[in-house]
Amino acid sequence: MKLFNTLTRKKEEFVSMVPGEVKMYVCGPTVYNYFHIGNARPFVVFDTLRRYLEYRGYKVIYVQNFTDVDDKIIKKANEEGVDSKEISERFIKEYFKDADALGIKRATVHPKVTENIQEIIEFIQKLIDKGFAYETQGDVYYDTTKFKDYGKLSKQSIEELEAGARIEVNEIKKNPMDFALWKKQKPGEPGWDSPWGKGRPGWHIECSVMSTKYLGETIDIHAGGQDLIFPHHENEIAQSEAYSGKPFARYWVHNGYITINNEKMSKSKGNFFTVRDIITEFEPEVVRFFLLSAHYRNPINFSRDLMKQSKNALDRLYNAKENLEHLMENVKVEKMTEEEISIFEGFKKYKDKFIKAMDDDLNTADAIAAIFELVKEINTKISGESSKEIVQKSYELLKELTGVLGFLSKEKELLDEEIQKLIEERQKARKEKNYALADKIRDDLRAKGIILEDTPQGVKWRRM
Ligand SMILES: Nc1ncnc2c1ncn2[C@@H]1O[C@H](COP(=O)(O)OP(=O)(O)OP(=O)(O)O)[C@@H](O)[C@H]1O
Ligand SMILES: [Zn+2]
Repeated sequence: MKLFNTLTRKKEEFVSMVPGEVKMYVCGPTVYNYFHIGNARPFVVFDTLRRYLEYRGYKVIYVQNFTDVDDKIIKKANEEGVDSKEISERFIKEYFKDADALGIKRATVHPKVTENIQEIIEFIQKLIDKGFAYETQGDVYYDTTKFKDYGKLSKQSIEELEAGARIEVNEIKKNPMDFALWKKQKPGEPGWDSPWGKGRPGWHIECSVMSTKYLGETIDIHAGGQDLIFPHHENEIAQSEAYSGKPFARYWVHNGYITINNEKMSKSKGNFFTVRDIITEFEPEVVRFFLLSAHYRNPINFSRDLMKQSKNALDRLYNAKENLEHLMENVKVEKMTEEEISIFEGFKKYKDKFIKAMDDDLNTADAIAAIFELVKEINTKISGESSKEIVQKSYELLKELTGVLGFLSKEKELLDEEIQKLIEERQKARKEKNYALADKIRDDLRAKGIILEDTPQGVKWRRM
């Protein structure tokens, strides 16, 4: 597979450090609000990269952090007159509700800053000991002039960066580009004991520390939105490479923006739609489809029209799936004919196309196009006359490819009478001592979210 590496500005063949295993870190949300569909883009895109790597046989160790110490969290906590922990814990819960709805798989680890303070302090201390950081008046800064590669990710020299930097009055830093690793506690702020007095970590240090702790000093892929290239990821490189003397991440992958009227959607500008709001109008999977409908490095301008187009496209996929499900129950012939064997070989062409698109820097737009070509073929070549085998195989192929993108996850809801009919079949199977069939019916129902309970009054059922 090829991935565009921001570090080299080239599409490069992806080769993992350890064969068959990928260590991947994605910068996670600052938890003080519901996330908007701009924020959702990296979560969905990199979840899809993970799913694709898994599909290709890799074991993926996936870390996505929660920034649960931050100015914006503190501000919100003070506005509400509560502890910052109350705010961050609340919005971590809300994050999972929306992320689950969007089909974003849980990371292997979701570490939080507040649970890694000791590790952060030790990391900073080592940077001080090695001469890359200095303490002044209870703050600790990273000395960017000591790191010779500073600017290598954003492709700017430190002179250029310094020329563009704002010079603030009362600056206690040695150099304009130096950034805070540790911030002295101010009134009304949370603080932890440290060798430099009570304070809290700066933003950038958390990712260096948590990435090292959970994935090691060098990782395969580090990902996030393109606004993180500078300064966040530049600073992460400076911290981690000064700390370990080793390359930090081998592939840096960044997604483009979701825009509104061609301006970046962002909380500070107020031009945003939260996922929580959008999913009152569109199914969560439509949002996911919308986010994957363009190549991840291109901007997408958000509009209701595009959302409607995504809805219609996704409906077509669901129709194809439901049509195959219906045929599976109703066709008469069991085995594939010779002709069908060659028809199915033809279908596999679209799987190759899908893989080729995904191998080309995760081109989900072309991968989706390949799925639609497959659906068109299925619709013309599969009918009530087909064999059960080819219907089944086509269904599995469709589910396989859409599953990589996280589509078609919704099972059709069973109607009450269908459930009742299956329960009667199960009772009959039990009477005939066909326990295998009875258990299968119960398990199938369970997979569709229907729970059976055997009670003295007979079998009762409920939806999960
Ligand atoms: N409009 C956008 N399009 C794509 N990605 C975005 C957009 N806005 C933020 N991101 C990404 O969302 C992720 C979550 O970041 P975070 O919670 O810190 O949001 P943020 O940068 O504070 O958002 P905002 O810019 O709205 O204030 C980051 O990877 C960030 O790059
Ligand atoms: Zn980060």
